[in-house]
Amino acid sequence: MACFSATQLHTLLWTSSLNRTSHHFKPNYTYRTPKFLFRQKPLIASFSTSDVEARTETKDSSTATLRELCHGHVPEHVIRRVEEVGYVIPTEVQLQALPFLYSGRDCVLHAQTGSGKTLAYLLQILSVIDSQRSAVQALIVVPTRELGMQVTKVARMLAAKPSELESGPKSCTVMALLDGGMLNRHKSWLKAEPPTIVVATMGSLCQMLEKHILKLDSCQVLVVDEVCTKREKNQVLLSLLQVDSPESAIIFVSEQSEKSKKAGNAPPITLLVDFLMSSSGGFSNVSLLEEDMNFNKRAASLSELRGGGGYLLVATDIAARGVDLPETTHIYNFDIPKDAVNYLHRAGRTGRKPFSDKKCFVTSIITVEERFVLQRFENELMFCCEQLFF
Ligand SMILES: Nc1ncnc2c1ncn2[C@@H]1O[C@H](COP(=O)(O)OP(=O)(O)OP(=O)(O)O)[C@@H](O)[C@H]1O
Repeated sequence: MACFSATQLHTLLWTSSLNRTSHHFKPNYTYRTPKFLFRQKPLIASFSTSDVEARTETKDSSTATLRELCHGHVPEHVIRRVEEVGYVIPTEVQLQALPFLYSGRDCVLHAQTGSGKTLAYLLQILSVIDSQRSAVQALIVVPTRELGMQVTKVARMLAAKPSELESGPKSCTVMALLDGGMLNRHKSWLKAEPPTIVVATMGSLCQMLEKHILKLDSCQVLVVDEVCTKREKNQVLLSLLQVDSPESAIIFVSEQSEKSKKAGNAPPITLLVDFLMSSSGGFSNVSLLEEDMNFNKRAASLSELRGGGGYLLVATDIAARGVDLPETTHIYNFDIPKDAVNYLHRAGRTGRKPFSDKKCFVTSIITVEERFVLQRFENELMFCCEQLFF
């Protein structure tokens, strides 16, 4: 999407949340306790000269209400609506972020899932848009249709007039431009009377932009909701390895897709190995096991691992079945497995010493969208993950 430079925009906002869940696989099911909260530095330095990370962990226990925070920024009827739907006291991220957001600075909101980031950025949008104007003034880009529907629902709820206010200013309109939707209807809507806020997935957004149906000349706020980049995952993995210091670990990465192969991209597994070896974590001896290695190379790699000492093996699902490396204490699902059976096979690469009392861990690094996938595995396999940090 090359239609913006940050200077054209009032505010550029990125939100992200990342979950890491972990569970004891064997020999017992006591869970490890959260160790630390991961916080990502802003990723948008090249976009903006005034990036701010909204910190979510603070000792300051301010008692400001949402009304006090929004006063002078958000129209009174919106504040009343916010209170009417039950938002009175700000959450921590709202308390921290709103003053920055109202100042018009670009911002990265990085906070735990469910901490109230959506309301924070919607309030900022409602503080700058002019609901009397029929033009797209705020664009929220979401990764999935489901998240888009949720955000649209909240935006429409806040945009509605408070019940005691029948007349008064026109409410702003919110369009959900989501993959799988009826784009023809949206085309007529956009042409006839553009909405004030558009919530869009990337595919639908690009279509509308390419056809010049969606115009963003009046757009003041761009929100990129749920940014979870590969780089962020890499950093989380690095932090985990540094904190856990596993004696011997296997990191599972998904296989490269045919599409990515055809596009000539480097395999994800190679990229991760390169990242680990070039990182400051001191992982100079990372082994690799994947389909594309011939049989002899694979056998050599495995016998080297069995040879003694600790190891850090980065592997695709080829290592999930039949590979017996009894020293493995930690499994990391860098990419979530395809299904519960694969999860089980991966997890089963650890806890393979019948009489050992060493604790073994299976840790999955997942995005918010993947939480329900993991939940499915939990239900199917009857185990319970603990969320460790975000
Ligand atoms: N100030 C508030 N007071 C009461 N409830 C709130 C407040 N802010 C948000 N909520 C509620 O908290 C829940 C989570 O909020 P929200 O979806 O905005 O979190 P989020 O940080 O955007 O989560 P995710 O990262 O999963 O998208 C919602 O049910 C929302 O209605």
